[in-house]
Amino acid sequence: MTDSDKPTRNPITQKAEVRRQAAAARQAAFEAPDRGARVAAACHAVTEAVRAAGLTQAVLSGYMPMRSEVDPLPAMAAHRGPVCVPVVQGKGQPLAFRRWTHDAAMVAGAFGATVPAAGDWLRPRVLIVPLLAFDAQGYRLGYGGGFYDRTLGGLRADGAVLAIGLAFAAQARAEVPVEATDQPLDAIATEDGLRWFT
Ligand SMILES: Nc1nc2c(c(=O)[nH]1)N(C=O)[C@@H](CNc1ccc(C(=O)N[C@@H](CCC(=O)O)C(=O)O)cc1)CN2
Ligand SMILES: Nc1ncnc2c1ncn2[C@@H]1O[C@H](COP(=O)(O)OP(=O)(O)OP(=O)(O)O)[C@@H](O)[C@H]1O
Repeated sequence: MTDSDKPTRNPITQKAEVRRQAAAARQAAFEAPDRGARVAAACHAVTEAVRAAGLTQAVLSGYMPMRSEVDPLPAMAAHRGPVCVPVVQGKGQPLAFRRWTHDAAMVAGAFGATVPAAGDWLRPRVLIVPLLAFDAQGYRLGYGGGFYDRTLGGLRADGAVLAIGLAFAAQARAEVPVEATDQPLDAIATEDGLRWFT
């Protein structure tokens, strides 16, 4: 390895570059025609995963979309069990999850997210996970807070959870840089359908 290779072999340095490329690829997918149909198909794949896992009545976490994320609302609305969304408690902390309903009062939370103004704190059994990029092994890249890694690590240490990434197909990459703390997805839902990782 030459000295000039070293910085790019550091996964944290690589992630910053992949994040820039992935944000542009997702934005292009978001702006392309037929977004509505692609979002509907991706959300349908989430619902299919929940049904296949026998978790139709379980607590499901969605999210309030930001930037060019796939809007998970159709999957949240279709769910028969309780639905919650993530709330940032602080830097370096796992996410908390607050009950969400269609008519819940929402307020601006930390890191640009919209969160419920009130409501019960729930432990999700199924999580719809937002992302910038995902790879063939089920690893994902988010905005760099490490929030989902900490959260999934904590939840998995405590019991089973099903983590379903929701993305446009254009967000796929052969590989994303991986650190020891990265928590892989169990499945990915896109407009091309559902894919389980083994
Ligand atoms: N819709 C949605 N809600 C979510 C998440 C998410 O990814 N999507 N989160 C998932 O964690 C949490 C919010 N996490 C966030 C973490 C960082 C940034 C952010 O703006 N980061 C800067 C880079 C900061 C840096 O490099 O230090 C950026 O992207 O410009 C935004 C949200 C909770 N709610
Ligand atoms: N469980 C953990 N314990 C301690 N540090 C962690 C943990 N998970 C992640 N981190 C740290 O947080 C940093 C950011 O994580 P990473 O780049 O994976 O975020 P991300 O997956 O893009 O963001 P997010 O999960 O919020 O969408 C990592 O460099 C890592 O050092």
